[in-house]
Order: sequence, then C-alpha cells, then structure tokens
Amino acid sequence: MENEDLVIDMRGVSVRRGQATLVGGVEWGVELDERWVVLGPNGAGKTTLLRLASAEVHPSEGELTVLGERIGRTDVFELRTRIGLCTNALMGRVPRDEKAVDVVVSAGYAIMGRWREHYDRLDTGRARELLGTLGVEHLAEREFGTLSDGERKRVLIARALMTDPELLLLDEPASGLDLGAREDLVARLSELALDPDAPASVLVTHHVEEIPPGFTHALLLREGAIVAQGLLDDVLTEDNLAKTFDQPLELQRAGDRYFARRKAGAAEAGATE
Ligand SMILES: Nc1ncnc2c1ncn2[C@@H]1O[C@H](COP(=O)(O)OP(=O)(O)OP(=O)(O)O)[C@@H](O)[C@H]1O
Repeated sequence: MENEDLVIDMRGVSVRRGQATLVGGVEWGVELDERWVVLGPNGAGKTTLLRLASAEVHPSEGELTVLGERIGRTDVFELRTRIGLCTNALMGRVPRDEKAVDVVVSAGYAIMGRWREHYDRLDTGRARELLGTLGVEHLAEREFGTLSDGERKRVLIARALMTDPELLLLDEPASGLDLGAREDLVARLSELALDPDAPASVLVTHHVEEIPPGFTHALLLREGAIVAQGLLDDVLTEDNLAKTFDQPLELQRAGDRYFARRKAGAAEAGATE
C-alpha cells in the first residue's frame, strides 16, 4: 500500500549498474512538512538517492513513489515540474551569458538557455523576489558566467523555488563555498526550512557543519546502505557518525549547529578501532 502522505516513498529500492550496487534495499519515506539532510562519505550513494527522488534514475528493484506518482508508470516530465532541483550538474548546463534573473524565470518554462524568450512580467517580478530571498537580487542583471560559485548556487536555488515546487532537492549546495558564503547560505536555507509554507526538502551534504537549523530529519548513508535515519537529534550521534565515516568522530552541538572532528588520538590508534 502506498502512503499518500509521503512525498518520497522508497520501498526496497536498489540501483545497480553492472556488478555495482549504487544503493541497496532503501526503505525511506519523506513527509510533506519534513526537511531531511542526507549525509555520508564520498561514493556513499547520496547523489543516486537524490536522482531517484527527482525521477532521473529508476530503481533496478523495489518501488519508488514521488509526489504520489509511481516511478516507472508515470510521465516523469510532468512530475519534474513539481520538483525543485539544485545540483552541480545543473550549474554546468546554464549558458554563461544568460542573465541571472532569466536563469530563474526560465525554470517556469522547464527550459534552460532561452534568454531571448519573452517572459511574463509577473514571472520576472517573482524571480527577483526569490533572488532577494537568497540575498542576490542585486545580481539579477549579471551574466551567470560572471558570478562566483556561491552566487551561482544561490541563483540556482532561487530557480529551484520558482515553480513553487512540492519537493526541493539540493545536492551539496555549500560545496566549494568560502566560510562566509557557506555561513550565509546555511542561514538562508535555515530561513527556508523554518518557513511552514516551504516545500518538503532534501539536502545532500558531506558535512554536519552545513546542516541548516530547521532541518528535522537525517539519513546517514554508507556504501549504498542506510546506517541510520530518523529525527535529526536521534540520528546525529558520535556512534552513527563513526559507522558512517568509518572513524571515531567527536560531535559537538553549539546552539542549533553541529560540528564534528576526528577524536583525539584516533589517527595513532587506527582509524576504525
Ligand atoms: N554508472 C555507474 N556504474 C558503476 N558505478 C557507479 C555508476 N554511477 C555511480 N557509481 C558508483 O556508485 C557509488 C555512489 O555514487 P554517488 O554519486 O551516488 O555517491 P555520492 O555519495 O553522491 O558521492 P560524492 O559524495 O562523492 O558525490 C560511487 O561509488 C560511484 O562510483
């Protein structure tokens, strides 16, 4: 039975490519009002999980339902218009000379790079508003190619929000940002997470420092399998992090933020003891 309240519903989902299992036996559900962070080391399968959620990848096994639509049986083109996606791959597809505001507006037309298209003034107004929410309204007229990495990420998040998605998927939005830009982005994502009208969200990251306050749940992934999942505070423990990253880690919580580092003496004692 499908659970209609779930925005993402994965039942025994595996993705295989040749001999490799990218993710295996995933049981995971995301509800409407939840904000999930997916955390794990390089190669753990985080992006694969996100690509399943965005219907870019179909399960090799198991059942996947996104926004009530069973993947494999549904028109994914229509479904994708209901999902806001921000990935590094997307960043590479934006024409360098497209204006930031048009990068955002064109999301409503499910196209990229048609900057000569006539856009509705209402849409342009909304795009500017969203750029403002992300703190980059002053860059609206700038060519995408002239923006810094952090600025581009924010433009793409504004783009992801343009269609009023029911599900927002963010793949490593803070990667490559300097400390100030990261902190600023974490604060903006926190505002979004705390907004009750914001869509259900899934944010992929390698770092606990990048978890925006307001995120409610966490899924820890290692070698394609779930180590732990559930409420953020329950899941984010030293024990679970050690299993996920295969080394003893010290976890600190300062206010509503998390910080982690390797336990003192762990390097000498052997990483996995
Ligand atoms: N087509 C493929 N064939 C074989 N293996 C693949 C294929 N695509 C991905 N993989 C492997 O699947 C694993 C999971 O990849 P994925 O990109 O989902 O991990 P990730 O957790 O997002 O990693 P990172 O943090 O490094 O971005 C990796 O080991 C990757 O090398």
